[in-house]
Amino acid sequence: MRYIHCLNNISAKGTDLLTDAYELTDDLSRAEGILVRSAAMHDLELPKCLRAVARAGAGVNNIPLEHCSQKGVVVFNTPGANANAVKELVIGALMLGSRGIVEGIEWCRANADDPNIAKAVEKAKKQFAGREILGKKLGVIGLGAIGAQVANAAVDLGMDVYGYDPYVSLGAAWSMSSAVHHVTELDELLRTCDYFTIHVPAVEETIGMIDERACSLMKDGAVFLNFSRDTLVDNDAMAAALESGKVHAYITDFATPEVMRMKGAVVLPHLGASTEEAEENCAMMAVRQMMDYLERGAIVNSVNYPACDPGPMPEIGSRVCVLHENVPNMISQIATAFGEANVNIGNMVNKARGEYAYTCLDLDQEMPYDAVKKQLGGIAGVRRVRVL
Ligand SMILES: NC(=O)c1ccc[n+]([C@@H]2O[C@H](COP(=O)([O-])OP(=O)(O)OC[C@H]3O[C@@H](n4cnc5c(N)ncnc54)[C@H](O)[C@@H]3O)[C@@H](O)[C@H]2O)c1
Ligand SMILES: O=C(O)CC[C@@H](O)C(=O)O
Repeated sequence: MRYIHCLNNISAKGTDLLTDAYELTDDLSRAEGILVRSAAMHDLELPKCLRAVARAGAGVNNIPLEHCSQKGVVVFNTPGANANAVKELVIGALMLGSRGIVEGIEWCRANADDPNIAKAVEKAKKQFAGREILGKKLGVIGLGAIGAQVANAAVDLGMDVYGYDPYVSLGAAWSMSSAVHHVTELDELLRTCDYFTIHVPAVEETIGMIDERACSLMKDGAVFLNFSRDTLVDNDAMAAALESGKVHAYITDFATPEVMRMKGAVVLPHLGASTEEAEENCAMMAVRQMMDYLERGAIVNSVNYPACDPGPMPEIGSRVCVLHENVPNMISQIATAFGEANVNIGNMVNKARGEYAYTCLDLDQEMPYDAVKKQLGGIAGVRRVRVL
């Protein structure tokens, strides 16, 4: 039996895919797989038996990636599975940033008991009038699954769209409307646009990227949308920009005490990916990827180990999966361990990604378990050995 622990509510559409070979457990210490959404995992003690963490979502800043890599735990996410949900909310947020919708609703609620409200509205409404987005310039920072969809939708709404992403993937580039202007410098984008939306991961390079300097480059009255992560925006800088009017509206999906104190910030409770459809898509993708890894050793959409499809399981013999550092002499040491045990390797695939690599070997016989496994595990840089 393989035990799976859920750290968050995971849609039953996903967990229902688990076959009889799996059992959901409340006991983390037994888990071979963890399913997680936004739960913070940095302070969790991960069990020795853990093989995989599947994030039902895009952002993985809640997961101790380096620690998992060192322990030979493969971390997956579900790229694109919730992108449409976020895109739709971002389009809604563009409207919130353009028209006095929030303030107007608040005004109506505050005047709910006024018997003359219908007349009073006509006088009050000019303070909430706002402007149209048609023809305005939108800067999209990060053109991945979400950013590319937002850029296309904004083009369809008649906006003049500018995109910045120094690492844009070929797939995202192909998916984008040719009307999106490609900008190579963030500063240029910040100087050019009236509206901004940020869709980058929260990593060392991006944390705090919208700081005092970035805000100072924007046009007066800019609108800034943040549906990625709170840490991308420097709170003091944004608070000051809102105070001075440099930024007219800051709309964020991340409620923090700092942002709740900001004058004029519109704050949503991390709603971007919370539609039923997105939760189902993410859960199904996360569960399928985790099962494929646990059963067959296949890696798809991992954020810390290389993609690798070792093909169908061998009909006779074992599959041995070695997670290791991406350093010289690793493959020959692995092959030597089998050679010395007089075991023939029928098939082998090796993939590397950054500091880590993955080698899958199909043996022509059952794995001579203890001796060879011990030898493989003893090679400096080997992080985990699995026998399937
Ligand atoms: N609000 C929500 O509920 C919600 C839902 C899904 C995702 N998110 C957040 O949105 C982020 C983006 O999601 P996605 O699915 O589009 O991810 P993605 O990986 O498809 O796209 C991220 C893009 O950012 C780009 N990028 C990386 N560093 C950059 C930099 N310094 N400058 C500009 N671009 C840079 C990458 O090249 C990539 O194209 C996630 O990491 C997550 O934090 C939030
Ligand atoms: O799981 C969620 O509720 C939000 C997920 C979202 O922030 C993501 O990064 O995919």
